[in-house]
Amino acid sequence: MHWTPEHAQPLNQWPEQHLDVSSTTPSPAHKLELPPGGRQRCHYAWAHDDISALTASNLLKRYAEKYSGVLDSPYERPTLGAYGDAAFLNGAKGDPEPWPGPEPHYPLASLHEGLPGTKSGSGGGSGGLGGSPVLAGNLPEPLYAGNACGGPSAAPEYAAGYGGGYLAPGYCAQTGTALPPPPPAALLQPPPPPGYGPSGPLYNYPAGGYAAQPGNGFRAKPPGAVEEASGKYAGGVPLKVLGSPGYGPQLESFDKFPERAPAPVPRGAFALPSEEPLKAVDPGALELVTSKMLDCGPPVQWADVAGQGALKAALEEELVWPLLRPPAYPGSPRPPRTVLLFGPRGAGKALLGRCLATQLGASLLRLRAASLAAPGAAEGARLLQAAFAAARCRPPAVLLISELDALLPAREDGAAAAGSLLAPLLACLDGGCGAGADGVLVVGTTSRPAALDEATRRRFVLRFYVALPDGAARGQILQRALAQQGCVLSDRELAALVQGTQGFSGGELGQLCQQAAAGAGLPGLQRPLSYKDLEAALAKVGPRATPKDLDSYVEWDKMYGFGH
Ligand SMILES: Nc1ncnc2c1ncn2[C@@H]1O[C@H](COP(=O)(O)OP(=O)(O)OP(=O)(O)O)[C@@H](O)[C@H]1O
Ligand SMILES: [Mg+2]
Repeated sequence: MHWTPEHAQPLNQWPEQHLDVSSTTPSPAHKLELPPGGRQRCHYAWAHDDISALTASNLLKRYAEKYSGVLDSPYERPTLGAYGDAAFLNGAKGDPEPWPGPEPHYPLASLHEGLPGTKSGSGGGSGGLGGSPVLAGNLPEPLYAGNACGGPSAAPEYAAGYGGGYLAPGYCAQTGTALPPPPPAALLQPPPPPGYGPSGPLYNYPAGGYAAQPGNGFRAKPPGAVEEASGKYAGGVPLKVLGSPGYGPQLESFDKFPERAPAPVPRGAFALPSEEPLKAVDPGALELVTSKMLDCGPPVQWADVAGQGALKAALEEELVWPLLRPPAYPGSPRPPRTVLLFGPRGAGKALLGRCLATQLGASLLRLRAASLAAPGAAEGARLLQAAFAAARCRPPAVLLISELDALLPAREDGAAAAGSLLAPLLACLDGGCGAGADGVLVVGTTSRPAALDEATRRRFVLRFYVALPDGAARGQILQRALAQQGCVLSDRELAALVQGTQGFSGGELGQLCQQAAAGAGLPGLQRPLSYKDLEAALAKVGPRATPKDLDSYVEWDKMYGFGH
């Protein structure tokens, strides 16, 4: 500390420039701006000529500590006034007293000691961060408590709300001294369901369906899912297992399957039956419809549908998950209750409808629109209403109405519209027959989406294009169908067959195999089906959908489809 004559200048003559805190010696440029009248009471430490360098350095150290503590603290800072600047201004030499102030301060030394993972010692109590009254409401425990990584168990010091919603389970508290940084974006996403593994060559859906959310009442696995571990169409599955129990030669037709066990009534949003009583439903029709429509076929897992990866993902995300999961908060948008699947004949629309029922753990009621229209409008309307009511009586239920367009003659044609089932259909879709009830999903399918009038189209909230199977999917469908006939093709033959069946739907591929068997005189002939039989069948069975048809589906999808 050096005293130079310039220090003898009166304070009020010092020009206002800056305060050089690196030195305890004021420069002549230093000027103290003080309110009039307050000046004589104010003495800066360096204004005392008897201050020692050691004292000055101690002072600086303390100030630095104090303010670094203020700047470090992650919560709202008190105003500087709260830190006892009065004492600072009083210029008490050496300042041996604790910093006075209106509020008790958080001891700087224990600033991080309240955090889990640090040795709190005596500072881990109320003086530490965890015990801070400011933080008590903000830094909670659920994330860190009992973490699976064996992290420190000081979690209760955190209050609920601190990242409680976004840290993935298992996110470990860091043992460092600072609050953990926000988790990486990947952790903010819900974990993908099993089966979405990026490595799978196919879509690789989990064979057993998806686990129900706890408490929503949906079963963890739909009935019959046990055998699905063998995979069927799952990626990387050996070819011989493609003949699944559901489709294997030992099971000739879906009709022969024992009735599916009635679905338990789940408590989830999809399953809650509406309070509204069923009105004006003919009990006879209800009985008839239920017995005729209830599909008791084997469950259909995602892996049973060859190809269609993007569509399956979209159906699952847009439909299955929202229906299975309870609403996130009161007033959440209601999950969709109607979906339209459109595409060429035999593309797998009905198969996907059945799959949806399996995934939802729902009863499946199937209705062919053409058969409804046949007995006349009045009878058809009665049956249609009964079908919706039957679905509503068995929540959760999927009501699959195929060939929807058969119900809907062009609207411009007044006479036809009057005799059609359009009006009853719209009424039912609007909830008049229970379609709007919780626990009922209506799946409409059509190969003529352009025939749907606007009103009907709009009633189907989701509209998905079910395209023809690609080469890989055709290969799988063929292999399974041929395996049922005891036919195993070489890789080259199969590749040639896949090539030769471009534009075939899944249904047409099945017909091809049947035709090959019929042409070869099987099953009377005691030899396995050969490639030659299939080649011969190819001359008789061809794809029905023309390139023009396919273009029109794509166009309709662009205009009205949901895209996927
Ligand atoms: N992607 C697929 N994977 C496995 N099988 C399929 C697939 N697509 C169609 N099939 C089979 O083809 C046959 C016809 O399928 P489905 O009845 O679902 O077609 P669709 O689109 O409803 O036809 P339609 O328009 O005539 O009603 C069924 O046996 C079905 O199992
Ligand atoms: Mg169909």
